[in-house]
Amino acid sequence: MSADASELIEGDEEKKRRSRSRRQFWLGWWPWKFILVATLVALVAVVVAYQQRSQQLHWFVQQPPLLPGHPSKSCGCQGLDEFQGAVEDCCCDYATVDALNQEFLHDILTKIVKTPFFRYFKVRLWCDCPFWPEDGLCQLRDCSVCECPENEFPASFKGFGSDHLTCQEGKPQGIVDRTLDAQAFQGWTETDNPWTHDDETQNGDITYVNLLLNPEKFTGYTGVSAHKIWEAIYMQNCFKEGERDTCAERRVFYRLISGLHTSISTHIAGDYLLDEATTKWGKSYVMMHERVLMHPERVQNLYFTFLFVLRALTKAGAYLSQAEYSTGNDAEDQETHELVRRLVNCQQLRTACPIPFDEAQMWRGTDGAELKQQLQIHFRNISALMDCVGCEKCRLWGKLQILGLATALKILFSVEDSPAHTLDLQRNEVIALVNLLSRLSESLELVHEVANDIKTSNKLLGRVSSGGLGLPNESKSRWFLREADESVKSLQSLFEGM
Ligand SMILES: Cc1cc2nc3c(=O)[nH]c(=O)nc-3n(C[C@H](O)[C@H](O)[C@H](O)COP(=O)(O)OP(=O)(O)OC[C@H]3O[C@@H](n4cnc5c(N)ncnc54)[C@H](O)[C@@H]3O)c2cc1C
Repeated sequence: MSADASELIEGDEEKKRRSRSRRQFWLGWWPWKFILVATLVALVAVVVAYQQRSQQLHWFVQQPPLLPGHPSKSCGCQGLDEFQGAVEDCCCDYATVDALNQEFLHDILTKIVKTPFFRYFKVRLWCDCPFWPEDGLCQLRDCSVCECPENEFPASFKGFGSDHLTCQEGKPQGIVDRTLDAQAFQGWTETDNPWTHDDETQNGDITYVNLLLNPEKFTGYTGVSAHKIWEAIYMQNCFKEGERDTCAERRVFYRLISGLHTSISTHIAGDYLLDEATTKWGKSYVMMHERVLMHPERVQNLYFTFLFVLRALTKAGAYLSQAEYSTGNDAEDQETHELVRRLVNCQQLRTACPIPFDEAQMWRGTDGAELKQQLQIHFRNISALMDCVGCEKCRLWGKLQILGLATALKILFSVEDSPAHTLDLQRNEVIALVNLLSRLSESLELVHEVANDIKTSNKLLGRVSSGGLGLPNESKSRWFLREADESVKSLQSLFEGM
């Protein structure tokens, strides 16, 4: 073989060898490269998802959307689906409400509801459900006929309330303590409220209850009976569309109820029987997360209801400033009067949020009068449904808060209907109105408190990098929700361990 030919063969072989080793190199590295790229893509996806979650979900854990003093949306605003500063359908923004509540209103309200005048509530507690008399639970006025067997209750419950476990669906935490001191209740005329089913001028079967002895909290009332009532409330024709209703008036009514529902859930979660065996009570972060925080629209409605009731209270300010708050103890009564004056004349409120809700925007359409009549009937039905609540303490707070809402509705919408155009409130209506506002104010505080606890725990547990837990949006992936649930559960055990 010539030298040229042998060089040629060697060159070919060298080429083949190189191409073989190149092929081996690529074949050997391809799976690794694929894994590397896939991992990188997954990491980017996770980071982007975390960021989106942080941006969308931590609106009140971080801070409310606007700072106090930021111009809020105009009254009658229609934006329903997102937080843009102003509480929807209202004339005040979230941050202003928070600042006012934290700095002034919550403190005054907490003091007012402890005064002798405001702590006694007159209520008809027998359960006489007008809607489903076939329901054996609540068809009799004398609830003592549905006594429950003693052995149904843990020994630790036996110290609660009265001896008669009447109409409690086996839950003695729900019994109302009727202890009363004889001083309260003087003066004030009796007038009927057109928004309620009960005739407030009738005094038959009336009980006076000390609200401080019966705080709104977890009672164990749940299941079919409770769901049936909420369902009946929401299924009232006017509320079917909920927040999406294009009719502002119907939407307002839906939001009032939903806001009240949020508040009730908040108080249940805020004072929950964590451990039956040891009767350990405290905050249930899991419940607060599941029933309230993971539904931003429920929290929005809580703000709305608060502002609506606040508007009614300030509108009736002159009347309430002059009213009598006498219970027989001059010093205490004077203090009550002073607190009421401070509340209704709160200068900070007047400056920051002069008209929390603009009632003048309501009933303006051609069918306004008819719509108002319809909604009044629906609201009366809701008030009648309170007689179907199968737990005495829940019935007490249900009745009080619905009367509170009915009083707000009367102040805002019914005064001009009366011949003399004057406001005439009964004492029980004022007690209900102020106690309702206090409940709502407390709920706003609780929601922030729990959200902040969750944020702190996230930091402690190092679970979420920047945004905190915040409000998981229902449209977010299950992965996020599971992550959030784990955070909340860890938080629960962290606090329980303290
Ligand atoms: C008038 C009344 C007063 C009560 N008071 C007490 C009490 O003091 N203590 C106590 O322990 N229990 C009380 N309950 C029972 C309590 O409200 C719940 O019904 C119960 O704890 C079961 O809760 P849940 O999570 O199954 O859903 P529920 O709170 O019963 O809600 C039923 C359905 O309504 C919808 N929903 C829930 N919240 C909202 C909202 N904010 N806006 C719109 N829709 C909503 C959801 O679809 C939910 O599945 C009361 C019930 C009623 C009707």
